[in-house]
Amino acid sequence: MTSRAPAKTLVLGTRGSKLALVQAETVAGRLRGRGFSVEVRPIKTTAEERPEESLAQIDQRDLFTRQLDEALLRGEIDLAVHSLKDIPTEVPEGIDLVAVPERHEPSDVLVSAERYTLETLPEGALVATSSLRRRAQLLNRRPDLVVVEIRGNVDTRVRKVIVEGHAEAAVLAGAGLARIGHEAPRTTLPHDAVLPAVGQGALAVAMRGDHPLAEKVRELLNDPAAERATRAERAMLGALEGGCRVPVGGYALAEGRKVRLRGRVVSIDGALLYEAEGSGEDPEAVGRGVARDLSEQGAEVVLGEVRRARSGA
Ligand SMILES: NCc1[nH]cc(CCC(=O)O)c1CC(=O)O
Repeated sequence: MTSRAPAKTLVLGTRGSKLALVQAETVAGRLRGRGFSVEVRPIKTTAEERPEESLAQIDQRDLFTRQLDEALLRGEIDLAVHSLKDIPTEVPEGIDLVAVPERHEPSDVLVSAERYTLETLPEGALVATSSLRRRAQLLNRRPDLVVVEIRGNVDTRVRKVIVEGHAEAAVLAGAGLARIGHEAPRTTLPHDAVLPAVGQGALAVAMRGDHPLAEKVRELLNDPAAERATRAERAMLGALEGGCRVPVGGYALAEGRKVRLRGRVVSIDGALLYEAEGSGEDPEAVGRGVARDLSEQGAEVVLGEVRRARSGA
């Protein structure tokens, strides 16, 4: 049976950055291809309202999602499209992540006019990133580097480094650059050196669980392999009580019935690095198992320090 095109226009909420809009339009395009009428509506989140502050210091876990969650719960938008790595491991009551569409390769990249790699960066070079996870892993490999803060959307960060010489290089997600078609000179940071953030490279579609089209949207947009892999990563992060702002990396791949996960916790100065791997059929169990292994190795000490630093102690 072929379904009629629904009469109602779906309102799709998104952040307003170029990257967010490209991602939102990709999802909107797929829904339109299935007969839906979709209006893309940009909504400001805390991250845009406080552009100068260090993200690691803003004491709000849902700084990329709160206003979109509120719009969903009030029924002002039907769905929200996010970068999965920006979504806290606990989503608000009443909201479901109904789909994780196909994932982009999640590696971080080093952006520099000279196409430096982690090996060829000059002694003592300035590298720009606001991510504790990136800072910690860079310093683990190259303790001589000087890591400096950088804020702004993808274009701004690239310009600060390539045009303004704010630093020798910046670290960004390759997926973000690829999605906006940015040609910035870059080299890929191998996972052995810099393990990506949990959920990096993946999108997620959030809806109210009671929305009449929740199941339909899931059916149209979900990629089961991407969903299973990112479930394992997020279960690990949740068990470590991390957010996107702790020095935790994780990457999982779903192959056949199994999910294989590699997780890492690094102290902010880069001196201590804990790594664990796990595999199994239940993504959440794999994630919790890797988290337990990391904790037993001593990673809890590092995470405790990060939490105390954030609370101002
Ligand atoms: N926090 C910002 C953010 N959220 C998602 C991405 C990149 C795209 C992705 O990981 O899917 C970025 C920018 C970056 O880390 O360079």
